[in-house]
Amino acid sequence: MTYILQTNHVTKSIGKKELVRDVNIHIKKGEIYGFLGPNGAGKTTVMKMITNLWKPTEGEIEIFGEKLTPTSYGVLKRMGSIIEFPTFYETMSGYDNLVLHCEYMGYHNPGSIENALELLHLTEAGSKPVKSYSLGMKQRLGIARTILTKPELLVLDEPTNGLDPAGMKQIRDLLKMLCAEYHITVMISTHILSEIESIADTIGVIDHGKLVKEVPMKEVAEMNTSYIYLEVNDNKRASYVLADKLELDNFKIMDGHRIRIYDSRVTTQEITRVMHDNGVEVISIGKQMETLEDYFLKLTADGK
Ligand SMILES: Nc1ncnc2c1ncn2[C@@H]1O[C@H](COP(=O)(O)OP(=O)(O)OP(=O)(O)O)[C@@H](O)[C@H]1O
Repeated sequence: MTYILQTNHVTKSIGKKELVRDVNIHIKKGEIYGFLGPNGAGKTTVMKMITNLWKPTEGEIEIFGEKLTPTSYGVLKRMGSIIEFPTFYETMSGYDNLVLHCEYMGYHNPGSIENALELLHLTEAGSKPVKSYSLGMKQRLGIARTILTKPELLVLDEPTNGLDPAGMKQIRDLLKMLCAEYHITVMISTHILSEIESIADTIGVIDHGKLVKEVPMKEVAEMNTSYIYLEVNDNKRASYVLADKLELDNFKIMDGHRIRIYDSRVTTQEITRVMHDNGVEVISIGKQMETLEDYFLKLTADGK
């Protein structure tokens, strides 16, 4: 399998501090890769190395089949990125900022600025100075700037920061459209699962500087299993009842007095009855789906 972007055993240290360690990312052409991790996990660090802002301390990065070096200008021209917050000339209009970017990139394509502004719903605002923009508008202008030169790969570091739910949805729809119509590959980082759940083809989970898992979304969706949650007054006795009286082995004791039972053969009524018969008080019981959120939390908890 060849990848459009691949990091091979990438480590970054600053002074004595190791920011990320042995990161191996694999991104296929045309996919949306969700780069997921809690604050401080190392997402920006990895993306800074991918966009050549930082050099890895160890390991190497391959993009479009080429090894990234400090002079990989050809590779960088084929990419668009937003790392942390996009910055602009605040007194200039949004439109003029984009003109400047095109000049800087040596890119001339009539209508492309108007087109990008329209896609990000900034046509009217385009003539106004950037200093009058809200945070969300600046984020959208940042995305307009990255797609302006028709890049093959977009690297977006938390691009929905500061956007309201409607703004987030606009960005999701736009990214989906870019992938479907222009076969652009997108790497997008976030610490909010629901932002990428519906659009990502693959997710890479990073925690404490380590890539904990790379997994196709399809697989995660299949892993979404249902379970029975059970809250009781006596955890120990309840697990004895589950194991010895109901002969179940696929259950997990959570924190407090809660238990999850992953077994479709047993009903909530039966559990309630047997618990009662054995002197365990059932406080609450019901059926639940294990969500992507649960899956993600489990991964980051195990990765520590
Ligand atoms: N220039 C730096 N010097 C030293 N440590 C740094 C530097 N930049 C980031 N770090 C540390 O490296 C770790 C990873 O930070 P990074 O910004 O990559 O995480 P992140 O996943 O992008 O988090 P966030 O979502 O909060 O931006 C953090 O502990 C951070 O404090």
